[in-house]
Amino acid sequence: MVEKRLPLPIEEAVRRVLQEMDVPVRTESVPFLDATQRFLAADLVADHDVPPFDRSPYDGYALRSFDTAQASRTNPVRLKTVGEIGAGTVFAGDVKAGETVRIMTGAKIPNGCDAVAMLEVVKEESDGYITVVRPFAANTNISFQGEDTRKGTPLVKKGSYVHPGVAALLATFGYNYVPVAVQPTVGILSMGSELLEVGAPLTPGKIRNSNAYMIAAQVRQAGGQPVMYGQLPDDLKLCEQAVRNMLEEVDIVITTGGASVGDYDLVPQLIETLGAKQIFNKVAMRPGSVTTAAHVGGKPFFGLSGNPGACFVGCELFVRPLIRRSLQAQNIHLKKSKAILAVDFPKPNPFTRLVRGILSEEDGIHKVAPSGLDKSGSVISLAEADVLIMLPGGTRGYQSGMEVDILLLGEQQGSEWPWKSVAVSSKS
Ligand SMILES: Nc1nc2c(c(=O)[nH]1)N[C@H]1C(S)=C(S)[C@@H](COP(=O)(O)OP(=O)(O)OC[C@H]3O[C@@H](n4cnc5c(N)ncnc54)[C@H](O)[C@@H]3O)O[C@H]1N2
Ligand code: MOO
Repeated sequence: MVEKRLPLPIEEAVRRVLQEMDVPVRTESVPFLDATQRFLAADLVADHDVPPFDRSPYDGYALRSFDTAQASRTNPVRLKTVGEIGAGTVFAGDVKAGETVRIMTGAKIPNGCDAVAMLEVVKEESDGYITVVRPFAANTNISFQGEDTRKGTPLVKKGSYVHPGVAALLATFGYNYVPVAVQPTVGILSMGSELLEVGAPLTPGKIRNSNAYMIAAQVRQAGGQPVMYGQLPDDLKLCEQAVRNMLEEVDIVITTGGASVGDYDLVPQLIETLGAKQIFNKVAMRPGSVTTAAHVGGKPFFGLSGNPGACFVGCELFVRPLIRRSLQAQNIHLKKSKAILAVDFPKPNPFTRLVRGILSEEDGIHKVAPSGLDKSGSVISLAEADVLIMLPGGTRGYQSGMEVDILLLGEQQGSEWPWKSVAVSSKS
C-alpha cells in the first residue's frame, strides 16, 4: 500500500523551509571584477563627495559672472584667456577680473570663476580674447562638489546585488576589493536508471539528464555555486553514499528524480536511512507536488521531482530563497506581478497550478498565456517561459480576461526597441 502524503499549502512549505533550514552567512573580499553579479556583504557609505570638486559640465570658458553682468549685443564684453585646462588638469593660481580660462568638460573650475560659458555661445578672437554678449549668472553651468553624493551618504545596503549601476558606484568609491557574501555551494545529484550523460547518444528507454544542468543554471542565477555530482541508477546504496559525500562537501544537497511513490523512487528511503528530519514530502501545487524537503544534521536536503517542470518550480520556490537568504539578499523570492489571462483554464484543480507562461503587452495591458505544453514533464515550455502563472487551487477554473498573479523569472528583456521616438528639433 502506497503511503498517503499530506499536501502542504505552498506558502506554508516556503515558510517551513525558511524557518527550519539554514545556510550559514559567510563573507569574503574579492577583486572588483569577481564581485559583479554577487551580493554585497556590507553597508557602504560615501567617504568623499561626488563629484569631489566643482567641475565644468561643458567644454567652454570658465569666467567670473560679475565681469559679464553688463554684457549685451550692444555692449560686448571682452575677457582675456589666461589658460587652457582639460579634465584631469588644474589651473594654478586665481583668475582675476577680466580674465577667463578655456575649460573642457570634467575639469576643475579654476579659483575665482563661478560660471562657465559654453564654446557655442562665445566668440573666440584671434588676439587671445573672447567676447561674450550676454550675462552669465553666478553658478551657471557648474557641477558642484557633492551634488551627486555627499560624504557620509549611505550608498548601497548589505545584500544589494552588484549590477552594473552598483559596480559604477563601487568603482567611484575606490573599492578595488569588494566585500561580498560567499556563494553557498549546492550539490546536484540526478537519480534514475534511465538517465544518460548529456554527451551520450540516445538509446532505447533512455533520456539525457537535463535536470542537473537546469538546476545548475537556476542555482547560478540565484547566486549559489553548483557542484555537479553526476547521475546514478536507482540504487539505494550508491545514492546513499553519494548523498553522504554531498552532505560532507556542500551547503545544500539537491537530488532530482525518485521523489514520488514508485518502486524505484529512492527519496523516501534516503530520508529514512540518512536519519533526515523531513519537513514535507508533498506540496499542494502542480507541478512539483512531490517536492521533498528535509534536513540532515542541519544541512538542507531537497528531493526535487524528476519531471523537468516540477523540478524547475521546486528549485525556484524553495531552494532559491534559501540561497538568497544566505547571501543576505534583499529580495529572496521571485518577484510577483499581475497580468490578464489570455486563455481559459476551465478545469477545477484542488492544487495551485504554476503554469509556465509568456508575458506580453497589448495596448498597455500585460497578458499571459502558457508557453507550451503544460505538463510536468515538458521541457520546451520551460525554455520559452518568462513567468509562472499562479492559479490558486480550490476554484472552479479560470477564464480568459481574469486578472491573475504571476511570478517573474530570471532577467526580463525585450526583442524590439520599446519606445517610439519623437521628432527632435535641430536647435536642441
Ligand atoms: N502513483 C503515482 N505516480 C506518480 C505520482 C503520484 O503521486 N502517484 N506523482 C506524479 C508526479 S506529480 C510527478 S511530478 C512524478 C514525479 O516523479 P519522481 O520525482 O519520482 O521522478 P521520476 O519518476 O524519477 O521521473 C519522472 C520523469 O522525469 C524524468 N526525469 C527524471 N530525472 C530526470 C533528469 N535528471 N533529467 C530529465 N528528466 C528526468 C523521468 O525519466 C520521468 O519521465 O511522478 C508522478 N507519478
Ligand atoms: O509534482 Mo507533479 O509535477 O505535481 O505534477
